[in-house]
Amino acid sequence: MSDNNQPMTISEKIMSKASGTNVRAGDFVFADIDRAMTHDITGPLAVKGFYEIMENKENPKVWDPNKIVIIFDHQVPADSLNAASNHIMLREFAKEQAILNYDVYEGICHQVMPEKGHIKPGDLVVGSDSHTCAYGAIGAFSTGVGSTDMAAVFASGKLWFKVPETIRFEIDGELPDNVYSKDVILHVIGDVGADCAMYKTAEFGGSAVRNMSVSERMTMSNMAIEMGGKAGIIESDKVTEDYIKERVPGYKLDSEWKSDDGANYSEIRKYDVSNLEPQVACPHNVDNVKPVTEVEGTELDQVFIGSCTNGRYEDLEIAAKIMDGKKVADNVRLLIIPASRTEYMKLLKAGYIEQFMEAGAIVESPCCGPCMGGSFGLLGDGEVGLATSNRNFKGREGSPESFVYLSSPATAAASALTGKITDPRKI
Ligand SMILES: CC(C)[C@H](C(=O)O)[C@@H](O)C(=O)O
Ligand code: SF4
Repeated sequence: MSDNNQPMTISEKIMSKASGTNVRAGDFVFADIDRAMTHDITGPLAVKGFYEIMENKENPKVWDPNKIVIIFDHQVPADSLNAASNHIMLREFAKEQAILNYDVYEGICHQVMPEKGHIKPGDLVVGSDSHTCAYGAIGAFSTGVGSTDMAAVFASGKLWFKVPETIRFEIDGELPDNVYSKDVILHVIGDVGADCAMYKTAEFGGSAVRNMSVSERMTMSNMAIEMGGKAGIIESDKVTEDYIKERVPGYKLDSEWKSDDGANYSEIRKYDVSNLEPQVACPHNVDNVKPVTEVEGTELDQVFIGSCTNGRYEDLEIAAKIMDGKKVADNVRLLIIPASRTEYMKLLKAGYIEQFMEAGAIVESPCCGPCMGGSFGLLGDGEVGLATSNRNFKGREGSPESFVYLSSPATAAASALTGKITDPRKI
């Protein structure tokens, strides 16, 4: 609670800490950044901007090389000469500035950041990628910024913000079998629409969220931007602490980083997910969500299980268990892309990679893959794909004449077996 004993939201607490003042939603702050992440697509422009704004042209220095993380994930291994040049530029920048945290081919930025212990509850994090909101799953205020804002952060370690209002999503109930956090977040987005949380924090709580692992929570926070959210925050607890402890030995949660009772929310929305069905977002908008039973039977050309939303060990384990040694349907291509090297290794050791290969899947090394129509796995004219990623806009996975549906890994795996959208509860 603040000095003047007024209840605060998590966002207000983090913004107060980061700016050294006692602030409330609507206030403007100039805040200290705890971590800044950039990647191979947006990084080059940030670097260019950094050189442009630095007064010291001879020997420009970033504010703190230890707080900057550079990740190669969207176009890896380099899929074009342009990508190769971008990679060279970022490697040279990292070396020149002594930025040690630059990961070549470790995996997708939003997986690598929490996985490598870069994120702590109470942190203020920016990334030049819209799904940076994912780290809210561990109680950080994290948000996407443009490359020019990132240039300013490289130079000064600071950025201005308007402290956002918060919408609280109170999600209770026990999830039924074959229904997962992806179904919950798709259901919520379908309910509230793509612009419900514009410049607001979406705060997810309630018994269903408390019972989720960090991986499941990341799926929720990751998609806060798909309802317009500036951030997607989940209060930190023992689950969060244990997750970080595995990565940062000796870590102890300093404070709970939760909203106070009586905090000022712009809105509280309540859900009971005890009877939720598996959900599917239909072309061409993430908020065009239907229960799987309404779209079952839709013929597919490709199923993609991966991305920063659902490419973790837990996600692929769910898929492997549903596939249970069966073969991918003849009419469909199944692409499996683990979100990081670490997750890939865990899957390898558990025998799941072998199982996917035997089932006829194409298993690729960690990267964004076809998620945003990148390097490979694109859909052609008229083709229909089902993906576990977070966006299904026109042309997102390739041709503007293709169609992308979004679902959980369970629904995606069940559908890969039949070649059409399939209710995982029926497999
Ligand atoms: C390339 C990057 C700018 C983009 C984003 O910001 O989200 C991408 O990651 C995406 O998912 O569309
Ligand atoms: S996996 Fe997709 S959503 Fe995530 S960062 Fe990569 S392109 Fe963006």
